[in-house]
Amino acid sequence: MARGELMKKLITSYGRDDKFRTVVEQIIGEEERKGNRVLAGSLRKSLDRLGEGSTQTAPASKLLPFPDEARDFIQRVEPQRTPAELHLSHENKELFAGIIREFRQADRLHRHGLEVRSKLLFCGPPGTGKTMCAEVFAGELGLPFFHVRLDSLVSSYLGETATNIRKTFEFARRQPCVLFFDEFDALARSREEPTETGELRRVVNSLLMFIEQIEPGGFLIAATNLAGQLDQAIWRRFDEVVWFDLPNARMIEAYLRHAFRNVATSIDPAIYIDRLTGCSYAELARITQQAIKLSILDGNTGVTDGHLRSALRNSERRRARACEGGAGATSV
Ligand SMILES: Nc1ncnc2c1ncn2[C@@H]1O[C@H](COP(=O)(O)OP(=O)(O)OP(=O)(O)O)[C@@H](O)[C@H]1O
Repeated sequence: MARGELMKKLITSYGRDDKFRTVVEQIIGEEERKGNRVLAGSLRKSLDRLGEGSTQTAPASKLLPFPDEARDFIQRVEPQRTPAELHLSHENKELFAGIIREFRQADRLHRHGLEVRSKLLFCGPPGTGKTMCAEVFAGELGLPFFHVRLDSLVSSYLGETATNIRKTFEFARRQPCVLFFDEFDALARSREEPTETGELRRVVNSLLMFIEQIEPGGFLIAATNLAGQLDQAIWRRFDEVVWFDLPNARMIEAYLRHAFRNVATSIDPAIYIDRLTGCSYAELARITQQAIKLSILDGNTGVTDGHLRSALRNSERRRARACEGGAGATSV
């Protein structure tokens, strides 16, 4: 959005805490997008400090506290990763660029009676970057990131769950943020459970109703490894579905080059592609970090084929034993 437009919005939001905060978040997002990370960081700090130690009635409140009852299942996470660290397919890069564009020009769309896509479902095997992507996405937009552990939310507070869900959604409506629901399939499972007729089913249905009705100030993102377990009633509540896949040959090679970009190495990534096919990004991360560690322990020799092969053997051993034990190959 043009700077002048933002300034106008900032001024007209005077005295309206939520609006003011949203506009400042947009300004921070603009600065981050332009690569002005230091300025963006300092603006964020100022925003977080607003009202601290002041006796005046500050026009903006600090980040809204989430409900006390929710602390056991919602955690605020400070995004640490950058887009450069996240490996995404070309298709997903385009998809996210489009969603970010809509968010940044939301007013323009609203003026035409159109909504931005703000409820996203991430599907894909473990370790393919669903959580990391949600975090990076929040960081890019300058929105606080909240991780909701859905299994805890749904199962541990029966009796109070409905209230907790309502409070969580009320929070997401007032506080522009990325609210990330992990293991969303837990919800589908509870819904399908044939023996479950009582409260749990009601709780799950009320959660779905909230998802349907909410117009979040930021984004609601749900992630699942088991897309097949979600029924149509769940799919249709999301504005967009994003698929995360295991890396293909090209992505494996690109990952290795990126992972070893800051270390001396003579490794040719291309020759490891076959052995690494079927690995998730999480496994690639573990293998490459292990290889780097071995090179340091050997006296900073640089990463050699020997280091990488040793890390690979260890990963294959772990995967084989986990498969025997019944764990999914990519979840180890
Ligand atoms: N696309 C990716 N690009 C770069 N690194 C990745 C990617 N996906 C995963 N990783 C690495 O693996 C780690 C775990 O990934 P993440 O938790 O995002 O996976 P996930 O898909 O959410 O898994 P789960 O379904 O088990 O929750 C990340 O912290 C990162 O180090």
